[in-house]
Amino acid sequence: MQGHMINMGSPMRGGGKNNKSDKFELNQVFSAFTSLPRVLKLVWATHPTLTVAMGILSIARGFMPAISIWITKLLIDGVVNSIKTQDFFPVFQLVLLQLIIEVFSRLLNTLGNIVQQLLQERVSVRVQVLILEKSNTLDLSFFENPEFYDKLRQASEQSVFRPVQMISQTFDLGRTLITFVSMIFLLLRLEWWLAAVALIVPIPAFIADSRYGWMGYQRMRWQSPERRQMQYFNMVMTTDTYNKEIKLFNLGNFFIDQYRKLGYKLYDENKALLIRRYMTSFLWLSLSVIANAAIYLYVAWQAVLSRITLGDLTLFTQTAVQVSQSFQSILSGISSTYENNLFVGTLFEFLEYKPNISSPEKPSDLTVADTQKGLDVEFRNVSFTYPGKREAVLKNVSFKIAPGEAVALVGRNGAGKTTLVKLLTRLYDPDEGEILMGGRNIKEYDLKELREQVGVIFQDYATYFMSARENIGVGRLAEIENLELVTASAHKSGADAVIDKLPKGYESMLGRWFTEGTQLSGGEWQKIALARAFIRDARILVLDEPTSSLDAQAEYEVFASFRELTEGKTAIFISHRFSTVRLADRIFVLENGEIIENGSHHELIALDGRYAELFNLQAEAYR
Ligand SMILES: Nc1ncnc2c1ncn2[C@@H]1O[C@H](COP(=O)(O)OP(=O)(O)OP(=O)(O)O)[C@@H](O)[C@H]1O
Repeated sequence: MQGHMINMGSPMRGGGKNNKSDKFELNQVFSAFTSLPRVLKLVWATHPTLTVAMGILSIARGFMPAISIWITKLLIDGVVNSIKTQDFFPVFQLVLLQLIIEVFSRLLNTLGNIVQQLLQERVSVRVQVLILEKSNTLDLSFFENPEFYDKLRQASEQSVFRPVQMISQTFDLGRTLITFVSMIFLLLRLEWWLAAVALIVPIPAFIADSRYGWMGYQRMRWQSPERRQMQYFNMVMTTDTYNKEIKLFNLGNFFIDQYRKLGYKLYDENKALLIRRYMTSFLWLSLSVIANAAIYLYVAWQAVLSRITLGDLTLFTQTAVQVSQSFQSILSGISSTYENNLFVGTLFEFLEYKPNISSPEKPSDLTVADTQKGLDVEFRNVSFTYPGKREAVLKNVSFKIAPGEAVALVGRNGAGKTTLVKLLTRLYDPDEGEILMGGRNIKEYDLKELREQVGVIFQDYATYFMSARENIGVGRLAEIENLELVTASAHKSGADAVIDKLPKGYESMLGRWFTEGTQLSGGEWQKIALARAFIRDARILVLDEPTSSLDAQAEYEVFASFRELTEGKTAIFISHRFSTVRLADRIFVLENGEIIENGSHHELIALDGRYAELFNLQAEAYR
């Protein structure tokens, strides 16, 4: 009954201790049902039949205790009667009936459990999918924000089982209510005040329980950052990519220690609350046990005085216990619904996030004639500062790139080269100025269409633990089964030589996580990622340090056929290697968020500015 634990194992969001609902008030409990219509809608939409089945089973189960107690009363009176008449048949009939009712009642419970489990599984998948779908619409900046992460975690870990719990608890509430009312009717046959006592006794326990439920929830919100940190340490300790360094730097115990410290800290914080909650609940429960004993005494006395039959005695005592139990279940049901409501509220809050960057209502058409292989790009006075940062990464940047032109971006680490690409693909929007593509502001285009026109491989490109074919094919989903095209793209990036050596060729699983997976080297992964960019049917190709992991020979081979690779596409590439950079038609030198030089390799060498300086520095190293 008092079954909701203070959850000690799940990360919550750091809502801050100054939340506006920081103080517990009892009337908040009655707002416990505010999420109910939405939750019901969610569960209903997931599986109407199971939802109805759960409701019907709950109602049927509600009547069972009263029926069972009534038959017990009849049985005992029957036995007393049989002693007088020496006719055992009526008793036999009643025992048989009791048996049937008992089996039926167990059957209802079993079916109820089955239905709830099935519904639970379905709803949890649905909720996860809803969360994933929402995440899919939100822009990159959300994923770089710790508070968002907290909420995402909380939504995906807690809210998955809470909705069904909430619904089943509501149905349980209905069931108990039916039991309760039928019991009160039985009890009223003897004394009205017995019913009243049974009603009043559980109230204090209810108030205490709701208060602790609320405190547990608040605590989890505060502890969320620590919990996420623990999860992070856990991930670091158990993920292959970290394992090498952890072993060689002997970091294992260091991270375990960090984890342990946080775990113990949370344990200490929760211990007192946990003990208080259950001890308080125990004390209040004892009160109802005492009240029941008193009722028992009174009714027994009535039986001794022969005012009621032996069957009535059993009926009244059992009913008294049932009334107080079911009332208690109703109240604790409300308080746990309240707790679930708080958690489910986070899910709905999460689902209400609106992306900052989205497609316009009436997007302009970006379809380009098949014959046109490249697209023009223009930055007009673009300035950008990352959220939460003070200094601008890009300051009033303007440039034009003609269709089919190949441009290289050079500059020091942190100069803003990758940021420029992020703006071009609308992972972020500029604070000032505008970016044009095909003569229009990119904000006028449908996001999906815009991104289809740009093939980007970032420095921290993704390594999908899927087959080699799929790793390349995801660059152009419609052609993922087209092995010919996949092979051709692999050939362009030099990935074909890597894949040919794999046990199952293009169908070989990559990465170490799944059965028969092969881990590739950094350079080999990069060739696969490059092939993914080449397969894309995009008019602008952006390669952010595309060859940083390739050996000199491989890089030479990729860039020897550079023109063939870009095939008249507009190409933007970022590189720190001047052997690569000099292949570009034009080179932009970025420094302190501005383009300080702009021209071909020869022009910039002749200019003898920053580019020439950087170039000579690198050339020097090879002399
Ligand atoms: N998501 C982010 N939030 C806040 N600041 C960021 C974010 N990403 C990058 N920055 C900051 O913006 C600046 C420019 O980063 P950017 O990645 O564009 O540099 P880059 O020129 O590509 O560098 P590199 O040559 O090292 O790849 C850096 O100072 C970096 O710290």
